[in-house]
Amino acid sequence: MQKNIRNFSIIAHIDHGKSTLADRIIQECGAVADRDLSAQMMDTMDIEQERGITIKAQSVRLNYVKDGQNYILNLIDTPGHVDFSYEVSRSLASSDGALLIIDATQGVEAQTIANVYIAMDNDLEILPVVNKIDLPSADPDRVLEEVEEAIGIDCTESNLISAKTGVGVKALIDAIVDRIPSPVGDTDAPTKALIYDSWFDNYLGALALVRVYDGSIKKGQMIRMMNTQEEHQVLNLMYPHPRKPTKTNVIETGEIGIVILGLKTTNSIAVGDTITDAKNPTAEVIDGFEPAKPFVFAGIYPIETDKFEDLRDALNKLQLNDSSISFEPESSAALGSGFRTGFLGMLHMEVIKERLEREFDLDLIATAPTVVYEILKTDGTRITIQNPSELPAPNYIDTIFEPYVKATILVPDEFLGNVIKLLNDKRGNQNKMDYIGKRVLLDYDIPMNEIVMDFYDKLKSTTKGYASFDYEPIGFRPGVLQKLDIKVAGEIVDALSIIVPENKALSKGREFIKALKELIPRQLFEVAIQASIGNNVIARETVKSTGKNVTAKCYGGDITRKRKLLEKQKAGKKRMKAIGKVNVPQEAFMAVLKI
Ligand SMILES: Nc1nc2c(ncn2[C@@H]2O[C@H](COP(=O)(O)OP(=O)(O)OP(=O)(O)O)[C@@H](O)[C@H]2O)c(=O)[nH]1
Repeated sequence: MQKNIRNFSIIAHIDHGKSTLADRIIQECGAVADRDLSAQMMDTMDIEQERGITIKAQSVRLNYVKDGQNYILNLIDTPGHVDFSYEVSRSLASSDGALLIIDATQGVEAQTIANVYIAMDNDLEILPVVNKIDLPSADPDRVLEEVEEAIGIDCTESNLISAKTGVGVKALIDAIVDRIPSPVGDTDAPTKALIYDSWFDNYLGALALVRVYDGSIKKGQMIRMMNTQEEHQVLNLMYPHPRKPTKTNVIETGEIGIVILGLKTTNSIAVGDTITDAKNPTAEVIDGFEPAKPFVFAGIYPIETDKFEDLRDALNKLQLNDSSISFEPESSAALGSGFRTGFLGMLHMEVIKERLEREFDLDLIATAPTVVYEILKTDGTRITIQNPSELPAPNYIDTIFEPYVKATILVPDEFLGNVIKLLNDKRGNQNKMDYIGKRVLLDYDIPMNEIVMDFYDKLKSTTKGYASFDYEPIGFRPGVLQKLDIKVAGEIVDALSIIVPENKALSKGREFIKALKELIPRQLFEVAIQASIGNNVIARETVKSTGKNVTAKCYGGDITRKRKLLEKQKAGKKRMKAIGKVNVPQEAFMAVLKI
């Protein structure tokens, strides 16, 4: 029954305890036998378990009894890291309410604020929940004050819990039932459902996770995807559960469920599309959400050149699981054939590269990451480039536009000076500065290029880990920029070119080749590393030669030692790419992040 359904997401800053709370709620609802309980049940990917972070939003359908009535709770656990905020927006687009979790020892952080705004945009009922009250340093009153002050949410009705010990969790579930509205929707209207996630299952094929807004989806029904106009028959339906999804014959108005169409590719299943009945279609599509836009681009190349098609296949499969990546073939003079791949941020890039290598057994090189630039050419045309090596020659360029973000930073006031210095260094412009208790909330516009790479690490180290940070793109602005090329042994390595502010070109060039010098191993000959702007070499370093074969040291009979050394060399080579005669390791391509 529709009035007994509650659809809600859990949102929070990273590490404030979403996944732990999700586990607790699942346990409280008895959806997993106690002997099958394990920590972080909703984080099903190996990488999520190892890194202790949520990457993909996960849904689960639960049953709960309150005052003799049966309720269905559809819970969506969302990721906290800024790279994955797209997952948050689509989870919230299919919810009626959100639990806003705040760590009782930390208080409001940058992503707390960012995620609340997404929830407010979706008109959701927001329940403030203070977590980790079991910790001695917990200060729930101060935290609630901060929520009221920084976000303007009324906290008179809030829940204090410990997701770890379970204190307050039952009361919280009761509050979910009492305060989150049941879904509205017309059961008699034609089918209208939003696809809010999709992924690929080796046995079942492409799957769509949907929220039904009107009517229902039935097994055997012919449905139509309203964007692509494709029609398919529903083979099976399931309710989501991280371990054991259960089969059903129908997904009713207000419910969420998994639709199985027996498709071998997910091309037909576009996240954000509306599903309707093929014979009796609804008039309007659901105003879903924007498709994810990659911010960071890098070339991904197989180390063994004959693995290009394997890489294409792997990217296709991964895209079914993560619609936010984009890729197209590119070739590099230095690296051969690969794919220019778009990511939501650096963490996303790391995760995707790791998944490609692990799940598809590939050895890959990723080139220096870059943002997208827009170029107004002297002939009046505009182009967009995802690779610095595509930048036209200076005499064809009128203006280069670079993407900017609005950055939100929360920092204890004792570190304010350090943070402002860092932001100035990163070409930031201050919009606003507010005090929340003893902390300062900063609002800055900054070139995206300056912050997507290593800003977070620098921010953390300059504030002893106390600052938190979130950003959202705000469009393109003109910049005074130019391309910096790197030559290794006299050859330009296109995969190492970067775009830099003109007034920083010299210092960046020097730092870059210094970093490269440390990373490119000694070869049998001397290797010159040069930074150049156009035809002008602006800095130079030399990697001295080893002068001899490394194994030559192991003269005589020490065969095992010799073999070990050779094996070590071979393993080292796996992550190297031969550029001309020079072996360049993966780290060198990431050296740009260090400058
Ligand atoms: N003491 C205490 N620790 C908790 C509590 N809830 C969560 N934690 C711990 O806090 C850490 C982060 O918890 P997670 O549940 O992974 O946090 P998250 O918000 O899901 O993190 P992301 O998904 O990466 O954004 C873990 O080490 C948990 O064990 C609590 O109530 N008390």
